[in-house]
Amino acid sequence: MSSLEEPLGLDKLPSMSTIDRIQRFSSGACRPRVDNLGMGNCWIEGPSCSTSNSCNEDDEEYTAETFPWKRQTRDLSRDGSFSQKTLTKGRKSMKFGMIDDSFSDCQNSPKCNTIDLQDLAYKFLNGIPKFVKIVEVGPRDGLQNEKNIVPTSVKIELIHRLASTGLSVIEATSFVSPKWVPQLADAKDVMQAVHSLRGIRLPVLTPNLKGFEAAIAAGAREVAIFASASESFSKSNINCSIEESLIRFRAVTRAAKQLSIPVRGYVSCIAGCPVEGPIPPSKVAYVAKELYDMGCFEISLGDTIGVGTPGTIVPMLLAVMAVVPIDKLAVHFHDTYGQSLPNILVSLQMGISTVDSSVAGLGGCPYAKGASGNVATEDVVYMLNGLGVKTNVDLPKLMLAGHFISNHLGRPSTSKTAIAFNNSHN
Ligand SMILES: CC(C)(COP(=O)([O-])OP(=O)([O-])OC[C@H]1O[C@@H](n2cnc3c(N)ncnc32)[C@H](O)[C@@H]1OP(=O)([O-])[O-])[C@@H](O)C(=O)NCCC(=O)NCCSC(=O)C[C@@](C)(O)CC(=O)[O-]
Repeated sequence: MSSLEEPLGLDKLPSMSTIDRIQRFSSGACRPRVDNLGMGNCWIEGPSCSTSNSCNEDDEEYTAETFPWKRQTRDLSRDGSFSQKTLTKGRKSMKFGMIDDSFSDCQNSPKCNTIDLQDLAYKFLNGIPKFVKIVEVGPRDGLQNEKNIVPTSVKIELIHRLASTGLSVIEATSFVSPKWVPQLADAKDVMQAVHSLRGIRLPVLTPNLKGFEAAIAAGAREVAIFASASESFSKSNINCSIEESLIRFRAVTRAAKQLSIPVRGYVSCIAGCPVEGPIPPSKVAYVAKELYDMGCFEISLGDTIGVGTPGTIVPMLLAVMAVVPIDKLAVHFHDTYGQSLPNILVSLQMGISTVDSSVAGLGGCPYAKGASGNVATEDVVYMLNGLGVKTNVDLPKLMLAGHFISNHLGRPSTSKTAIAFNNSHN
């Protein structure tokens, strides 16, 4: 694909050799194997299926009526408080939605046919990776949009708390213009305070060489560049066109290569833009490939305003997977319409194994009016625990970190898991 204007038709998708894993979506011919891995986790495996669930090629025509979300405003709900005492009290009895409960109940019932259940479970869960890397973006994406600037010491404490949960990647801050994002003007101080944390990667956002150099001087050992699939959003977010941004980012990736600094790439507005409305998958694929070709080790696909559903995420992923290897892709969902978890699930089913999320569901982009926070890390971990997918993240510790920052911000967490746990232990 060479041009932004050249749409990648769904009719071209079945020939994509890089998306073999999509074929695991379903097959009656596959033999399931259900392994109980202990601790209530269950993993379902089997050979690749011989048939694939292809996309509906009769794509619905997108109209303004189909997308009522254009230019809508934020509506945050409020909820009760959360205490360390209740978390500690309830910790022993937490089961975190493990898949084994329903299996064992059913297996003990004469009415249940275990083989059918295994077939069904295989059909729906095959293809999901055994391990998912979570990229925690709370300290950066989460705090960049806060009305009241969060003190540097709180940001540092949050990063330390998150690091203690077992998370392996925490996006720490952004080296962007303080005029554009005053909330993160203390990037240098934050980075200097956390860069020596052991066993954890702490990428930071760098929009240009100036930001890259400042990040490296402050001790950053990994950076992220952020392009957009929407021309309008590119202009409002980083004040340049998509093509101009790619030129800047090539300069950053060249400089990073010389210092052996890994660079992550973001593509924003992968499902929709607050100004332009729906964004064609071909544009997302184009920008993702450009970032990949310039040396990004991973491309995170951001639904900046949280309007995607599995119905739009699947074709978008298919288009991107045609040009970037699937193991180099991550998904980054904002939860504006409550679609993040289904979108993550479908992404996992397609073979994605890196998921961005934000503790307590913090977040939003200052240049994407109406966008709500990222999907809450607690909710992602809860779902993955339930699926028997390993993350190495300690959910109770994570909820304490979420409680810490929510307490500081003076509002309840938007994590459903944290809310449910709080309600059931008060
Ligand atoms: C890209 C620029 C800098 C262009 O901004 P500009 O105004 O076009 O840049 P400029 O080169 O004309 O410079 C203007 C001033 O900014 C300074 N400057 C220039 N660069 C830097 C820098 N790196 N660090 C610190 N200062 C900088 C520069 O030195 C100058 O200072 P002055 O001479 O006026 O005093 C600006 O638009 C910017 O900082 N934008 C960042 C916006 C942002 O951070 N948005 C949120 C993150 S993206 C996001 O949230 C989406 C994502 C990643 O989460 C995924 C998703 O959800 O989809």
